[in-house]
Amino acid sequence: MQKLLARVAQANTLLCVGLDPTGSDEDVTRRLPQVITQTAPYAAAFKPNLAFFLSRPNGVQLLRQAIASVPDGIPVILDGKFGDIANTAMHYAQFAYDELGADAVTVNPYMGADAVVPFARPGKFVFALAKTSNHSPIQEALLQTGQPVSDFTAQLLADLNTTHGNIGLVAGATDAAALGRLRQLCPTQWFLVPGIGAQGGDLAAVLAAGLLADGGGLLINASRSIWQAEDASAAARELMNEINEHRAITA
Ligand SMILES: O=C(O)c1cc(=O)[nH]c(=O)n1[C@@H]1O[C@H](COP(=O)(O)O)[C@@H](O)[C@H]1O
Repeated sequence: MQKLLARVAQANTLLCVGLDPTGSDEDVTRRLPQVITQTAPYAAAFKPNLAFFLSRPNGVQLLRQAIASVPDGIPVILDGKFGDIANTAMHYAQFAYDELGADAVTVNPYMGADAVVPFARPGKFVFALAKTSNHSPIQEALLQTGQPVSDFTAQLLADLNTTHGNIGLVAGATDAAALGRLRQLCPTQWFLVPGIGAQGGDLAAVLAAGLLADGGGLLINASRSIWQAEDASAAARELMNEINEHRAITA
């Protein structure tokens, strides 16, 4: 979190550059370091999605190199949506942190705190799925209390953060009202917000619903809309600027 806060302040950006590389193995090997270099000035963080690497020969090696090539000071969130518990989760954590050098991970908290805590190592950070950008009948189901499961999850994550201090939430940009409810339940935690760009999330509504009073608290992710842009640098810069314009209005 310290690394993220320092980066956000230094580069004045909330943009998370998603790395979901598509194309031939040759293209990706060539283009990945270029996209990282071109977008780094605008990146508060990078978020490589593990699936896009595991699906290639030498994908783990490619991912390791990509993470190593991220400039110092920019945090890397390994998007693995890890979901297992206890000692198995610990092995995933070793993979993400020790093998690859990631600063943070995404985690699926469906199995409960046991699926989250092994990743909450001191000096590292966990973004746990609370309300994802797709339509999920499970997350939207109402408990007997009338509370949606996503809100219940957010409350659990707020409690876990009270103990551990390094737990944030994933809240999709496609449902700004739900994101606003999560902000009420988790008034200080950072949210990773995917769903802007290719998935059509409403940036202005998301920022209005989720920004903290200090203009932080949200990491706005875009993957395809940057990777597939003819000029990745311009796509990242424009989105960063758009976010900052709304930040200026909202703050
Ligand atoms: O955890 C995530 O990053 C994530 C959560 C979610 O609810 N929705 C979601 O799209 N994501 C990821 O965010 C990225 C979105 O990519 P684009 O839609 O191309 O910007 C992908 O890597 C998704 O796996």
